[in-house]
Amino acid sequence: MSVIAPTQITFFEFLTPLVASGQKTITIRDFSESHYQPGTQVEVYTLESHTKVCDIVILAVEPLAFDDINEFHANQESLPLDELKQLIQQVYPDQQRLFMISFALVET
Ligand SMILES: CC(=O)Nc1ccn([C@H]2C[C@H](O)[C@@H](CO)O2)c(=O)n1
Repeated sequence: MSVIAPTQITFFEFLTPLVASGQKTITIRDFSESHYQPGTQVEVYTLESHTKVCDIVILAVEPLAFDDINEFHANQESLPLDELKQLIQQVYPDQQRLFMISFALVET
């Protein structure tokens, strides 16, 4: 069964300045949020107030086990590694099977 590629993504509001400035270039999501299609343009909204922040282009979607998250991912997320892993555990408790979505900011 094919899934229609989403055209929107949400981030916690406190993370959106990192996305809009181009400092954050990946996000780690579970299977339900992994259906982004490389090459597509996606609108970024805040999770809390659904305010439009910017546009990004999806570069890649790759499987990533929780235990394999390391300093590389923390750098790309623009977050300290312990903070990133804690956040992911809060959002996706007990989920090993995750996906790394790489993206680039669309400059306006
Ligand atoms: C629904 C929704 O907005 N969910 C999420 C899930 C994750 N994030 C952030 C937290 C970390 O920086 C990375 C890794 O998951 O993505 C988020 O902002 N919103």
